[in-house]
Amino acid sequence: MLEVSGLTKVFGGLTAVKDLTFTLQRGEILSIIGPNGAGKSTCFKLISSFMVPTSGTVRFNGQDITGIGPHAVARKGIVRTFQENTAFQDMTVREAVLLGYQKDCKASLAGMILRSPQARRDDREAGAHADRVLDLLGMSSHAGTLAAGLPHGLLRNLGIAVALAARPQLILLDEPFAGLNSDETKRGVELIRKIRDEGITPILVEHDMAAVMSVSERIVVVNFGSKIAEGTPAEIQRNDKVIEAYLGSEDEEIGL
Ligand SMILES: Nc1ncnc2c1ncn2[C@@H]1O[C@H](COP(=O)(O)OP(=O)(O)OP(=O)(O)O)[C@@H](O)[C@H]1O
Repeated sequence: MLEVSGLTKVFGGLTAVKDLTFTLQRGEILSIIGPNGAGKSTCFKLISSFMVPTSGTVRFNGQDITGIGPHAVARKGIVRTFQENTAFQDMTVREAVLLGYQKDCKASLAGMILRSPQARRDDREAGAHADRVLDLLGMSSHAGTLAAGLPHGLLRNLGIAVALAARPQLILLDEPFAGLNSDETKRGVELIRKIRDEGITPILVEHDMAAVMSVSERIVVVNFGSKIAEGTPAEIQRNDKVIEAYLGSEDEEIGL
């Protein structure tokens, strides 16, 4: 479903992503890993069109989507989550999730203001969808809670819920386990499998190696912007280039 080909991003004298090529099949769980500064976040920004690449292409469902902009990419069915969720602080959990759904409303602006039957149908659909998403994330009991009052792990889940509300085909998860304790991480791994089972394909950028090895079906390893390895978790764990890249880095060990 996704083909990244020769993707390159240069910032001044620094090549953050260099000739990166990989593909993703619908329904597989792929992680992109690498030491700090390897170019993972930049890669996500290029796929989700928050940045335009210096060269290379991103194709989604056979269409070239390189640099078309984040809103256009979201309409095509790709959404990303952010490491920090500060955007929804003043809303309840359910309100924030409803916001993610808005792009699908069919009523006209006048219809929304005058509460036309179509606008009321939209509201009912949005509400039902928001409730399904909250149920999937195990957050139904927090629907009325203010986002600002959520503990860190649930705030992270809310970011995922808002992204899922847009009904994407592909979700880019930026460090979904950062700052979570081991129980929360275990639940996070289960959640990613559930998301995949719902027909939404996840890609992760993540530093928590134990979680990456447990959840991923395939892993792409980058170092200094270039892909140095690709394979199953077992293949990656015994790959010499990967072990070398992680030795002496501040990251957690690769899990050997
Ligand atoms: N907007 C920018 N302008 C200049 N340099 C940048 C910019 N964004 C990223 N970089 C540089 O590009 C390189 C790759 O950064 P990136 O954030 O993609 O790495 P990363 O693998 O996600 O790192 P981390 O794991 O620490 O989040 C780094 O050297 C970073 O300093």
